[in-house]
Amino acid sequence: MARIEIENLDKSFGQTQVLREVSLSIEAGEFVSVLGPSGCGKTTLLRCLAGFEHIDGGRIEVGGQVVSTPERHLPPERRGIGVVFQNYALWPHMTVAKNVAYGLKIAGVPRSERETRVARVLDLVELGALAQRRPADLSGGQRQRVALARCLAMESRVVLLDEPLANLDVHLRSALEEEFAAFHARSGATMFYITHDQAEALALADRVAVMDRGRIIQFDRPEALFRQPASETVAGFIGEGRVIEAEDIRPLGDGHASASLLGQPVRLRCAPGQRGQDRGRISVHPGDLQLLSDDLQPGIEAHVTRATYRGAYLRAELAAGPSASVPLSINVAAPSSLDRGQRVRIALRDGWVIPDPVTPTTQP
Ligand SMILES: Nc1ncnc2c1ncn2[C@@H]1O[C@H](COP(=O)(O)OP(=O)(O)OP(=O)(O)O)[C@@H](O)[C@H]1O
Repeated sequence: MARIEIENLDKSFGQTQVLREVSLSIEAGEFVSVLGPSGCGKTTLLRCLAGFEHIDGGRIEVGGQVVSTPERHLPPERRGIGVVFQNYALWPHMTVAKNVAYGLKIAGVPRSERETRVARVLDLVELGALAQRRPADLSGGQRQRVALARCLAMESRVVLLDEPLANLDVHLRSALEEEFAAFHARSGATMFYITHDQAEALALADRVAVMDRGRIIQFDRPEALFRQPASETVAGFIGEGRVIEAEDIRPLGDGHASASLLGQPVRLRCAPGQRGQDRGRISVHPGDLQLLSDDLQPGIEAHVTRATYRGAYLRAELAAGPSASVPLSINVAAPSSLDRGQRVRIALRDGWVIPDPVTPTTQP
């Protein structure tokens, strides 16, 4: 395992700047996901770290060794980094065992040790029985496990994964999520996992770096991204969050603030440095809202614009406020029914005041 330090990394292709002042400090043995929309620069960041791209500015250190600056570039094979690609990058003409052994052979590991290591790692990923098959005769999940076995065999101190589950069906995805977690526990490797699927990122990672247009906009624990998003972009991106406007936000000094939402008094969480605001943006998740059954309780008036059956609960989209201009989502425990057009009253049980840019954001 090895610590990764990325400092002020810049990368352009021609006139297009793809990475802008990217800085990340990743602990040795940490599992970090990089999450962001298509085209935001995730793969480019991974390729810079792996050594497949030269960088234009900043520096990258792995395990205390400088591996990239604009003047210095350590080639990929000397970085001690394993990479698992979306398309597995297996040699089609080689058997599973030979695919796993190939890197060891290039590294000059003697044949007998190679064979012992390959047999051990194939057993670990439960592919021992398929050692003599070729990749074409394996399922997508089995191919992914061959790619992981290769990293285990090389004893990579850092493993980079580029959307490794993107081509797989939903059952295999959850089985392989467990596989990655087990691999991480077994190997102790520092993991750098790129995805545009937030559920995957939040489930697997110790910390998640959220990227947008070439920048890291928040690097935090999954629950902090969910509960204390540092910006509207993160709030709207994570956990089906809605960003809505509240009025008369007054910090109470205990990590909470009083505010008014659509004319109703509400209590919100806020950052320690939050200032009072006449108007501000807040982050609300479906689980933060409650349907009121009692007409006597004060609540926010809304009507249902859409209701979707989700198994254990019903998801309803609501329109609230004057001229039904505030969209909200709520989860209602099944069995219950809500129909389109139905009028409801709701209460806000939790919400987060999104810090304005001058308010310090939370970091672990
Ligand atoms: N070799 C290249 N030459 C020119 N432009 C490139 C090159 N590689 C990537 N880009 C551009 O850089 C931007 C970031 O691409 P990148 O593949 O890093 O994004 P991404 O976040 O991984 O996207 P996706 O999730 O779709 O894979 C895109 O606009 C892409 O077109």
